[in-house]
Amino acid sequence: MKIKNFKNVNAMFSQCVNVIRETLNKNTIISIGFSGGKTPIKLFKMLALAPFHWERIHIFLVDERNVPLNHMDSNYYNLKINLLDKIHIPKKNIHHIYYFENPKDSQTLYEKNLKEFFKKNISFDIIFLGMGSDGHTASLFSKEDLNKKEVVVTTSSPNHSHNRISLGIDTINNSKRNILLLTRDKIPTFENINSSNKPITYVKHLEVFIEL
Ligand SMILES: O=C1O[C@H](COP(=O)(O)O)[C@@H](O)[C@H](O)[C@H]1O
Repeated sequence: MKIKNFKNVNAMFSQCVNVIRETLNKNTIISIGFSGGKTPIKLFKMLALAPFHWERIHIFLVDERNVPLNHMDSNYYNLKINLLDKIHIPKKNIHHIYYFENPKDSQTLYEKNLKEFFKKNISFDIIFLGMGSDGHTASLFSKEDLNKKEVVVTTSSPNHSHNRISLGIDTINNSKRNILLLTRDKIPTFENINSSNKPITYVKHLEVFIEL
């Protein structure tokens, strides 16, 4: 695990913008998976101002809540209003998780879309992960979720709202870079992480960006 400390969220998210820029410098087309929740919202706002060739960037979601796409809790909705609506990006570059009443249908379609895009090897260039204060990451909450072998999984937790659709742990671990974004409030959870077997500890080659 590599850890990088930042004096504030602006510095942390500026580094994320740099990481994307560097990845673009080395590749014609890149794939990025964004997590949901509150943490990445400021990053989305910063990215909305970045002078990228967005037609070279394919955007995916790491996880989604099983709610309509215009629901305030939808991860796609937050990505859309804070980033997608503000940039010029071809529609075909946006790979969100579709809403169906039955989350299994969302899972099937997302898995199909991932396989169509990546072909045999589903390997994101960058995944930006978050972590809940209970140590979950993406929408992987339990040991049972971590044992699921599918590319995309459906999950739920008594402590979290909505059924979920999430990249499976093997899909996350096959990413070229997994960057965990931790705001200051998550430091206490993170400090105890090594002695726990919380979902975040199952992510391989993790780079941790921490707001100190
Ligand atoms: O439910 C979720 O929680 C985590 C953390 O969310 P945050 O609001 O504390 O940033 C998030 O990374 C995950 O993608 C999300 O759906």
